[in-house]
Amino acid sequence: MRIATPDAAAATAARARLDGLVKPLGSLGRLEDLAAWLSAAHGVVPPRPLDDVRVVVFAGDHGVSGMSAYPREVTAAMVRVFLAGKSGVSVLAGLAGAKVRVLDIAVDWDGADVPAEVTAHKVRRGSGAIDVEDALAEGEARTAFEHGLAIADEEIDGGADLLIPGDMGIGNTTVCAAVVASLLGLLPEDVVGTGTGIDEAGRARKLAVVEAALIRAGATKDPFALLTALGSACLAATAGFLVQAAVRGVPVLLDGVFSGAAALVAREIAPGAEQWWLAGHRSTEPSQAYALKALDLEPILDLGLRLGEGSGAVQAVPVLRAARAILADMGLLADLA
Ligand SMILES: Cc1cc2ncn([C@H]3O[C@H](COP(=O)(O)O)[C@@H](O)[C@H]3O)c2cc1C
Ligand SMILES: O=C(O)c1cccnc1
Repeated sequence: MRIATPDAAAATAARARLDGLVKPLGSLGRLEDLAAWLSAAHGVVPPRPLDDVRVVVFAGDHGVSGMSAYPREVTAAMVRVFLAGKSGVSVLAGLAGAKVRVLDIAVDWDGADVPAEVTAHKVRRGSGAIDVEDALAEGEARTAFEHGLAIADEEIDGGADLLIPGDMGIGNTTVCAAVVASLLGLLPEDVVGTGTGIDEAGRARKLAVVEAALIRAGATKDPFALLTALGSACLAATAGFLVQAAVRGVPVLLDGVFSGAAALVAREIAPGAEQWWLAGHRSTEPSQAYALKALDLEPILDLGLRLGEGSGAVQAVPVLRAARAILADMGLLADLA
């Protein structure tokens, strides 16, 4: 798996142009960093317009139960909401001119009719309860990862010039906490947050589950073994999606806690892939903060969001477009009368 190399010369040329724009040196702050980053990613100054932005929501159930403020059935119900264009990310993506695709990676439909348009990348029905069993069967982590590679290929071949991973899966913040703690050597207490809004008793249960999962899994640094023991089909597929974006040289805006955990695992599988990722926003979940710090990524927005779905990242799209616009359209200091 060969990661593409961002164009350092384009970044240097962007910096030179930014310094010559009609403004005090450095006065556009982080926008200037993003403009240089995007120039390196696109290999051209100014970077191409971000006209085709795509959110892919990886939907699936996560075996842990009672760790969320909402029941497991919400995952399947939400898939229909995404299809109807009524989810949080659907509405916010509409404002940003981004498309949303939802895929059933591991949803448990409990006998209900399954919408055929979401099943092309189905891996399994639900993932295992990580405190008592492996999340995935042998070989499944790699299968799910390969689905993620294929999903990224489909979007990129379709013309995407920016990708956003989204998530839908009740219980998935528990899995993220376990994965991030395992990879970074942290304690459950450090990484367990309140997810959808659990109370103190719920958080105590979540802490116990993460602790049991970490003990059960033992010390494993192999990313596929980790995905098998503590992850989920959705996490493995999202990791594949992130890696393939880097292989194809397409920039990614990471979203919240699920994106952060998937990105940490993806970097283990493909070191250097993180050069293609930006952090769209800061979530309130502690494991995301640890993941972003480990990846050396500074979130663009900090709005106190804790939804997931890609909802935070999609709101950073206008900021990236702004970064491009200053390079494309501002005048030069040298032309001042
Ligand atoms: C209606 C609804 C819509 C959502 N959209 C994203 N999530 C988010 O919340 C869940 C993770 O939090 P926890 O680990 O506490 O279950 C995931 O489904 C995530 O995508 C939602 C949750 C709900 C209830
Ligand atoms: O910030 C997130 O990504 C998040 C937080 C809580 C629940 N689901 C997602």
